[in-house]
Amino acid sequence: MTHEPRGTKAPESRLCHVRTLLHPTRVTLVLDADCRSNSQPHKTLPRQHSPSKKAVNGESSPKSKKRRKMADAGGITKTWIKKHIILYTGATRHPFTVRIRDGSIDPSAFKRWLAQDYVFVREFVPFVASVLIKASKQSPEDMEVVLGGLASLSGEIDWFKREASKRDVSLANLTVHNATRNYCRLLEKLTLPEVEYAVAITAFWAIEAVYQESFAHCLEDGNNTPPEFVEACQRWGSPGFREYCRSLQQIANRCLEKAPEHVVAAAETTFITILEHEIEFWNVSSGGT
Ligand SMILES: Cc1ncc(CNC=O)c(N)n1
Repeated sequence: MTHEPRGTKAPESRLCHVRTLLHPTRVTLVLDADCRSNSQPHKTLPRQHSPSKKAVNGESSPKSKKRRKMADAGGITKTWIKKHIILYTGATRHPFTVRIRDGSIDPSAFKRWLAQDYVFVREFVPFVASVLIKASKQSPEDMEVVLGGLASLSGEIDWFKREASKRDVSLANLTVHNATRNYCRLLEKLTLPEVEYAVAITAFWAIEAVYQESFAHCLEDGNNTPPEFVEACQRWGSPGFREYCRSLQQIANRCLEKAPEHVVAAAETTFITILEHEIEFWNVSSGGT
């Protein structure tokens, strides 16, 4: 999966627009009609992005036919990436990771990220566990993919501890930034049993995909990533992690194809919300506020 515009003209011109929005260290969420300003409280988001139709279960409804067509073309999630390409690019080409790639990253920004992401990943574990429970009720194949993701988090937590001690970053009594706290709160909400599997798996895919695309870019041709950051990039930018993200995306696409309209709408809203939280999270690392 690449983030590049997928052969259409529109995303290309919108990408140019993105660049004008990128500050050297922050991405400000002031966007087009599809995206709300970050000065707005979060609660305003769902309505704006939710297709307002009530649940339509009928397999033969025009909407579900349209969704099947989308799925043939690469899945609903792919259409959402295109539709929300400004936000998606803001999350996957953030100045923080772009600076890792070009070698201009401030090591203290990396340390800030490391500590905050340790907090995030600890909170991510119960979320993934909740997805595992939902997946286990759906399909043995899904369960195995999610279980693989959950299992790898144990090694990931160890990696954060090792990395922190190497870089003299204390993981005890650290200040949890607002963006981290807000993101953890979102994870907690998504952990609830009443959150539909299709929504939860879409969220899971989106969270992993942002890191995959961001760090894979740091390893792609033309990079100038300092050797001390290569290991971090490989953790999420490796071909293996890409394959795992693809599997999650396929599961999400399959669930969304079958889901009633209101669930698809909730999943799309969640996708957008995650991109926003990822951007805010990167902003904390770059800005140090
Ligand atoms: C903020 C954030 N988003 C995604 C990931 C990647 N998933 C697990 O490691 C992460 N570590 N942190």
